[in-house]
Amino acid sequence: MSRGNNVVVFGAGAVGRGFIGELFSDAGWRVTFVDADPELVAVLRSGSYPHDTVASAGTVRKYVTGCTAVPAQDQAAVRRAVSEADAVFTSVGARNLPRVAPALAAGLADRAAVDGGPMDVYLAENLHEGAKLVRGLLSTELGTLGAEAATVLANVGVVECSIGRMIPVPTESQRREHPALVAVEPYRKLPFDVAACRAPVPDVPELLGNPELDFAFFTERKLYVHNQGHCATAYLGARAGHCEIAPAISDPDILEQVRAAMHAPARALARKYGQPQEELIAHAEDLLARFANTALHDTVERVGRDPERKLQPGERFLGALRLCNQWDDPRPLLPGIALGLEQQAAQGGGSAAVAAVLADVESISPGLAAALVELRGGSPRGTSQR
Ligand SMILES: NC(=O)C1=CN([C@@H]2O[C@H](COP(=O)(O)OP(=O)(O)OC[C@H]3O[C@@H](n4cnc5c(N)ncnc54)[C@H](O)[C@@H]3O)[C@@H](O)[C@H]2O)C=CC1
Ligand SMILES: O=P(O)(O)OC[C@H]1O[C@](O)(CO)[C@@H](O)[C@@H]1O
Repeated sequence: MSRGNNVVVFGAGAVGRGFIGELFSDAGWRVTFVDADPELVAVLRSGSYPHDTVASAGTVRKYVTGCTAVPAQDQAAVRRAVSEADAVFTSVGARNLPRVAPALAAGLADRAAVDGGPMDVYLAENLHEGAKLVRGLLSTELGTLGAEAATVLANVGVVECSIGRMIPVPTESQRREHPALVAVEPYRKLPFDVAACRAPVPDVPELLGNPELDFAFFTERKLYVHNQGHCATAYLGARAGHCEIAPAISDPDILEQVRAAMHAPARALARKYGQPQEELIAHAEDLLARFANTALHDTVERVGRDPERKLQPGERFLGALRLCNQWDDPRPLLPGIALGLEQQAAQGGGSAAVAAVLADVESISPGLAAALVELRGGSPRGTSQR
C-alpha cells in the first residue's frame, strides 16, 4: 500500500460501506475494508460495489470505487494494512471492538517502531465514552505485545464520531441483486471530536470538526433528539399497527407527539450549550422529514429494538428526561417512555425492570413517576396507554 490517502475501515456493514467507504472514495481515498465475513470480503475485493441513495423522490445508484478488503481472520494482513494507513475507522458495533483491538494495536505498534508519525482511529459507532473504552483496549493489547503502550498511544488519537445517517439492514432482495449493495438516506454530514485528533484531519468535506463546541453537544443531540424521537416514533407506530417508520411519522397524531418529544430536548440543548434555538429546532424538523423517507423502508422493529437497554438511566429516554427537566419541560417525553415500558413488558421484562425505570423517573423530578403511571392506565404494571 503506498503512502498517501489510504483509509482502513474495520466493518464493511451498513455504516462502513454505506457511509465511511462512500465519503472517502468520493474524496479520492483508497479504502481498505476489514471484515469478519469472508464472502463479503471476496465481493469487495473486486474493487467496487453498488450504493443507492434513496429519497421519497427517487433512487440514485452509483458505484463506490477504489476499495479492497482484508479478512479479519488474516491478522498479519490487517496489522500491515493498519501500519501503512493514513487514517483508521471502526464501524463494527460496540460489542465487536474487543475483537478488533489486537490487530489494530499491533499495526499501531509497528507504525510507532518505524516512527510512522501520528495516527487517528475514528469510532463510527453508537457508543457512549467509546474513546475511553478503545484506549483501554489498545493499552491492554499493546502491553500483551510487549510494546510501550504510553509511547505508542501518545501518537494515536481515538476520535468519537456522531453518525446521523440512517442506513437500514439490506433487504433479502437487495442482497440477491448484489451481496454488497447498500441503500442509504441522502444526509451525509459526519461530526467528529476534532479535539481528540493527533494527525491532520482527512480532506473529506463531510467530516465536520468544531473546535469551539464541546463534542458532548453532538452526542447528546444525536441520542436525545434523533434517537429518542426516532424510538418514540417506533413505539407510537407499533401501537398504531405500523411496521415501518415512514408511515408511522406520517400519522398526524404521532407526528405531533414526536415533534413535542424532540422539540423539548432541542430547546434544552440550545440553553445548556448556548446554541441558537432556531438551529436546534430546524435540526429536529429536518429529522422529522428524514423519518418520513418512504423509500428507506426503515422498520419500527430495528429502531425500537431492545427497549430495556433504551430505558436505562442516561440512555435516550431517561437521559433526555433529565436534560429537559433541568432546562425545559420533561412531560413530552412521557408517552414514549410509557410505551417503551409496554414493549419491555411484552418482551419479558418483569416488574423489577418497571420499578427501576419508575424510580429513576421519580429521582429526576418528584411526581413525574405518578404522571407516567397515570399515562399507563393507572397501575405501575398497567398494560395499556390510552
Ligand atoms: N445502521 C445505522 O443506521 C447506524 C449504525 N450506527 C452504529 O454503527 C456501528 C456499525 O453498525 P452497522 O454498520 O449498522 O452494523 P452492521 O452489522 O451492518 O455492520 C457491522 C460489520 O462489522 C463486521 N464485523 C463484526 N465483527 C468484526 C470484526 N471483529 N472485525 C471486522 N469486522 C467485523 C460485520 O461482519 C459487519 O459487516 C454500530 O456501532 C451502530 O450502532 C450508528 C448510526 C447509524
Ligand atoms: O442502534 P440502537 O441503539 O438500537 O438505536 C437505533 C438508532 O440508531 C441508529 O441506527 C443510528 O443512530 C438510528 O437510525 C436509530 O434511531
